Amino acid sequence: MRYPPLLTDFYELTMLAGYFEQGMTRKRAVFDLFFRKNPFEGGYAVFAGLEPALDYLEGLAFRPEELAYLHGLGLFKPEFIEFLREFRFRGTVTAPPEGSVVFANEPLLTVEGDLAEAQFVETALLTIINFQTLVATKAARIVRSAAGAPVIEFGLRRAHGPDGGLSCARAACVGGVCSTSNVQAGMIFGLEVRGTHAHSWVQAFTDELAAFRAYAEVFPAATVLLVDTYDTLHSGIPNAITVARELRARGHELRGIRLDSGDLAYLSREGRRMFDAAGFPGVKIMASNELDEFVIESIRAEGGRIDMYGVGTRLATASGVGGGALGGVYKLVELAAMPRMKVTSDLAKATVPGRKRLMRVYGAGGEMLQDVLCLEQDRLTAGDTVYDPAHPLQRTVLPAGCLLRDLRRVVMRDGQRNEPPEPLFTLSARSREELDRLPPGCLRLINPHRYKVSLSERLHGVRNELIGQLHCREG
Ligand SMILES: Nc1ncnc2c1ncn2[C@@H]1O[C@H](COP(=O)(O)OP(=O)(O)OP(=O)(O)O)[C@@H](O)[C@H]1O
Ligand SMILES: O=P(O)(O)OC[C@H]1O[C@H](OP(=O)(O)OP(=O)(O)O)[C@H](O)[C@@H]1O
Ligand SMILES: O=C(O)c1cccnc1
Repeated sequence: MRYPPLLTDFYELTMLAGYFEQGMTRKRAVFDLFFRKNPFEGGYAVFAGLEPALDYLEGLAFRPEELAYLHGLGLFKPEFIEFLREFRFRGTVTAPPEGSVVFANEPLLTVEGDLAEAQFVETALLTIINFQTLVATKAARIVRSAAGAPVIEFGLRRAHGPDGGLSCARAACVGGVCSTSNVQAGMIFGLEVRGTHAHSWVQAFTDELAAFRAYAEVFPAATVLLVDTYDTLHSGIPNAITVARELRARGHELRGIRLDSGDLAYLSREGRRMFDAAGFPGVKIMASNELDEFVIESIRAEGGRIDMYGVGTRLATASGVGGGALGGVYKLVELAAMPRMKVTSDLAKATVPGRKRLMRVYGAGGEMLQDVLCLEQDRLTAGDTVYDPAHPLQRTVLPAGCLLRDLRRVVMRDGQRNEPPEPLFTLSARSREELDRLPPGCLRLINPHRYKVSLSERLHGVRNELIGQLHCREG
């Protein structure tokens, strides 16, 4: 997929023109992309958007018509427009595998390259990673609430525009959603496309039974009937049972029904009882109607008998407390081999300078214990003391017998991917497996346990030293 180079904020171009005039374009720069708060006030995030981000970086090149547009703005010198003609991304990107479970304040992408290219890609990387990570996280929360019942993404009509709908379908898949109603996403990303029918289908016929019969005639092997247009228990389900009998007489089984209003726990229990009593235990019950992780949890807690969930609005718009947008940022952490840092009076908001590695610490059973940021040359082992970046007096010792793994790897060198893109089902399997290794308290929807992301002793020291130097300079 091509992401045009003008998919950026104007200031990236003005800074680029400035670096060009100041002779600074070739200074080596390192940027970290990270977010400061887990979305949805949750205990984790699912990292998504890496492959599209790499597509963007690999394909970054200005077309003649894009250069002509910039020239027409009347602000940029012809030499700069000529510089843009050959402008490419030739840097290095380090990242966790897509679908990994990640946490606030961890560098997701680290981009290293000439200052010109590493700075310019900020906005596009943020728009890709922020949205997809947010939606993948929402999807994972919903999928875990559904406890094994498949979740279908129905969000296109309520998404933030056509491109939001497309990215949503992809990211939802990374978070574990099994299929989508978005046909374009099906074709582009190879996702399974699924659907039922609308209320208007029922309204288009003289009566509900006629509508159900007509649909079953066209799709005898794949019929899911929407039963709530008039009266779910007194009309919709009895009519669906009639059609199920007629289909069976023709050698087919009704696949399912969809409930789209009312008390979904109660209606699904009643529906299950009616289909079982009529000899159709295999008919699946799907629910939709403004579902999210909390509604699904509530339906299950009430003994609802839902076999699959269709989730649209609240997934595509990533709504809910702490949702709506992921505040990922892109910060300069090293320039010309010198660590850089943004200091604020709030230690939690101060960046962590320099090139770093992100280590994941596992217990003997493969369970995730905590993550540690360290210097590239650090060799962390069990017994090392690590520090809470926001509360340095809080420290922990890595337990005996723990295993350490470098979570990130170089995924792009000299502007070229190191490996071919991974299939989406690999990414969704990864997010599921990693979430199974998280301490269960981190998966809680409300007041989750805070997973530790610490600094190694040496990185903690470097950061303190830099804070001291910056204070001296300003004092
Ligand atoms: N058992 C349940 N537990 C928790 N929330 C539920 C349950 N059943 C349905 N809901 C949710 O309640 C919300 C509103 O449902 P409500 O019945 O008020 O609306 P509705 O059925 O769309 O109404 P109508 O279509 O008649 O205007 C929806 O978000 C739905 O997902
Ligand atoms: O509730 P969501 O999670 O957003 O899921 C998508 C919704 O979109 C459809 O409603 P709509 O009223 O647009 O059309 P319909 O006539 O097919 O119900 C569908 O019936 C769902 O209720
Ligand atoms: O196929 C469906 O049932 C569907 C598709 C999009 C939105 N709501 C429902």
